[in-house]
Amino acid sequence: MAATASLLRQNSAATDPPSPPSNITCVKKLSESPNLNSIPSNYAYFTNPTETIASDSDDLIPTIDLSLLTSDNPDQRSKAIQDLDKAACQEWGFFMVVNHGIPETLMKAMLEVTNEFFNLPEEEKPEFQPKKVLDPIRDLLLEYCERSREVVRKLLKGISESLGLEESEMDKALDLGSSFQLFVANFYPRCPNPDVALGMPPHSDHTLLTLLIENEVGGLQIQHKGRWVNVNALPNSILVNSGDQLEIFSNGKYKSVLHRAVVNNKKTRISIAMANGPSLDTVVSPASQLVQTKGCVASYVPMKYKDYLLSQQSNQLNGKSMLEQVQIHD
Ligand SMILES: O=C(O)CCC(=O)C(=O)O
Ligand SMILES: [Fe+2]
Repeated sequence: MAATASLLRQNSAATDPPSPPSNITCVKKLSESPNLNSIPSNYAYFTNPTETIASDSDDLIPTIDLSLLTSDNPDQRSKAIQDLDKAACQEWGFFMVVNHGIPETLMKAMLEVTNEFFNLPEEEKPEFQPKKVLDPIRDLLLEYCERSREVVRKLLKGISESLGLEESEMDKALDLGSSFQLFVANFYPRCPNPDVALGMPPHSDHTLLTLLIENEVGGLQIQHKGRWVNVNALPNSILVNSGDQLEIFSNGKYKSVLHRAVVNNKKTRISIAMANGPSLDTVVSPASQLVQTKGCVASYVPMKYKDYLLSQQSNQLNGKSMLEQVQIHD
């Protein structure tokens, strides 16, 4: 059986736990307070002054056509696997998926339902809000979860091959028949000082792959060759980033990508991140075939995914700090 849980975040711009004025219980309320011309100082996020500023992705970000990856035509399929390997997983750790088969109407409905949830009166939210990260998600979202899972399994079959393994190897080694999904809905209200605030600090995900959709308002930035790159998603595409479990399984060949969310002063942004991991009980380690070759050693210590997830979720998001705990440095 597959497992799914949900997490609903009203994202603040703070790097430390915020302590807003006592009558303000969430950042959405704060953003709605009358005459808010600047953010309280505890929400300010100061970026490293030496950091290279973001550039626009234009059409640089790799696009994977899922219909080619699953095509019966061997040439088309092997070209798609090559693109997954080089551009998508090695160079970027990030890509857009088109022709993914998830109906546009379903993606739109998901974003609408999420918007409705965040706009509920505060006192009505607890009824829908999961108490803990592992609580089961409501039935309403199951179709989207199922469809995303299918997309992820197809991508991971391709990635298994791009690592030089059998198509089904990842599925078996990581028990993907019982894979864990975490549905994360993010709400970023308009912010009067977008230059000194962040919606979500730089982090990598605990996942194998995370699928992300948004309400046509950009804000995701990924780190590429030392620079922050703005992601401009193609209409109806799904954004995919590689996570820590993929980095571990591939023994560092496919690095998890650092990403963050910026805010703006014009429109509220909603994003839905579907985090996809192995089964919770899988002890994830570098694929044995990748470390058996002469001269290759495992660069990560094995860890049960459930322990990794809980540990990462119980701390503030902070770069790749969780991954560093399992990394073996020579
Ligand atoms: O909202 C976004 O664009 C990023 C969300 C994200 O990185 C996450 O939920 O892990
Ligand atoms: Fe993330």
